Amino acid sequence: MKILITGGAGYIGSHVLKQLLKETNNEIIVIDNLSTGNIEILDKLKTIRDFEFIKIDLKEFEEIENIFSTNNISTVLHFAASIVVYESIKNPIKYYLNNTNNTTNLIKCAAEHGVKKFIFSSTAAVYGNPINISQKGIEENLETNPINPYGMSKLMSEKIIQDTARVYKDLKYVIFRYFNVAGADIYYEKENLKPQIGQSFPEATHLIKIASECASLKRDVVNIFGTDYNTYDGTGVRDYIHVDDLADAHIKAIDYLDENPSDIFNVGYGHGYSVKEVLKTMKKVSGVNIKTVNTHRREGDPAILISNTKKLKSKMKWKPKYDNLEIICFSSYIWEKNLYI
Ligand SMILES: NC(=O)c1ccc[n+]([C@@H]2O[C@H](COP(=O)([O-])OP(=O)(O)OC[C@H]3O[C@@H](n4cnc5c(N)ncnc54)[C@H](O)[C@@H]3O)[C@@H](O)[C@H]2O)c1
Ligand SMILES: O=c1ccn([C@@H]2O[C@H](COP(=O)(O)OP(=O)(O)O[C@H]3O[C@H](CO)[C@@H](O)[C@H](O)[C@H]3O)[C@@H](O)[C@H]2O)c(=O)[nH]1
Repeated sequence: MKILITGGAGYIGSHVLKQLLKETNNEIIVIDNLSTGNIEILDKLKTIRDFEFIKIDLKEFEEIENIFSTNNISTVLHFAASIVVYESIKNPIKYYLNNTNNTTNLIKCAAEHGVKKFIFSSTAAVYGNPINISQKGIEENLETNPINPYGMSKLMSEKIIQDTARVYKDLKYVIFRYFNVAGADIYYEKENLKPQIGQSFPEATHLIKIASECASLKRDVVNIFGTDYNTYDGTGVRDYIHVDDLADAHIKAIDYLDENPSDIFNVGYGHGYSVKEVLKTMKKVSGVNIKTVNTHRREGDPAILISNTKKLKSKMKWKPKYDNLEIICFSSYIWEKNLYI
């Protein structure tokens, strides 16, 4: 029985792939169109053990179907997507096609070819801009109300997966709503942190990636998008989770579905940091002064997103190891500093 990973050459998919290669014996097929993914990362991971890589776009429905009919796929981990919130506002059709349409075809193939487990990368963006969240953070049963096409494209995908699984009784799903994923592979060589993989797409827009580029002297300034939010220092607050802890939740989800029903889980740490706190931490761990420019809010950005992850911890026995902003920033910085040098 094989595991199919879509978007396995991307940032999160490659970290999950690494853990699967190290911790399981399953045969793995990675599919990716390399639009933001990195083939060199796949080559590195092949040194752990071999897996099949097929360069293909998910929109090639017939060829995707053919992959299912010629392989005995039991589990699908679906990461491939377009992921930039503000781009989704400018180009919503790209997001509905790449995220919602392609997920619809993928779940159709999975259901019709007897796939048992479907693990889907959703997002905190499905919650929109929740204003009345308690100190407990956002729980999974909070009303969903996306405020941008990216969040809506993922919420629609969630519904399509749920509706399909209602009909195809053998197909179970885990929907993970990730909060802000950051950091790079925790891998120590002679006691020095030396990530083997990390976020390598040069046009990435994430705050910690951009701050790492600045600390690595590849970029001059970090723009702070909005200083007038209703938060303790006026800047946006997010729940940053280390990518290896997120990857671990995926490994747990595969076994979880053997004995448990389909479900939706938040993945975060349950506390948030402001943009200013992130930049201060990056400065501390890198020792580099990071220049900032205060600018206007970025369209589509909510003020605060903080998870409640009690459900994931209690049901899947998930225990995060890197719940520490300094570790997240340092691993991201070390990766960035050594990237393409
Ligand atoms: N990074 C975050 O903070 C975050 C937060 C919430 C949810 N997510 C979700 O996690 C998933 C992975 O995100 P990421 O940060 O690794 O992004 P990424 O851009 O690094 O990875 C996406 C991968 O999918 C591939 N891909 C995209 N469209 C494709 C298509 N049509 N056919 C084949 N391959 C395609 C890309 O080449 C890339 O390798 C996405 O579904 C994203 O929505 C990410
Ligand atoms: O150069 C920058 C980049 C970001 N920010 C701010 O930093 C925070 C985090 O932004 P970013 O790292 O771009 O992440 P989000 O826009 O929160 O979106 C990420 O996190 C979401 C889940 O919370 C996912 O759904 C998305 O895919 C993922 O890109 C926000 O307040 C931004 O306004 C800046 O001030 N300057």
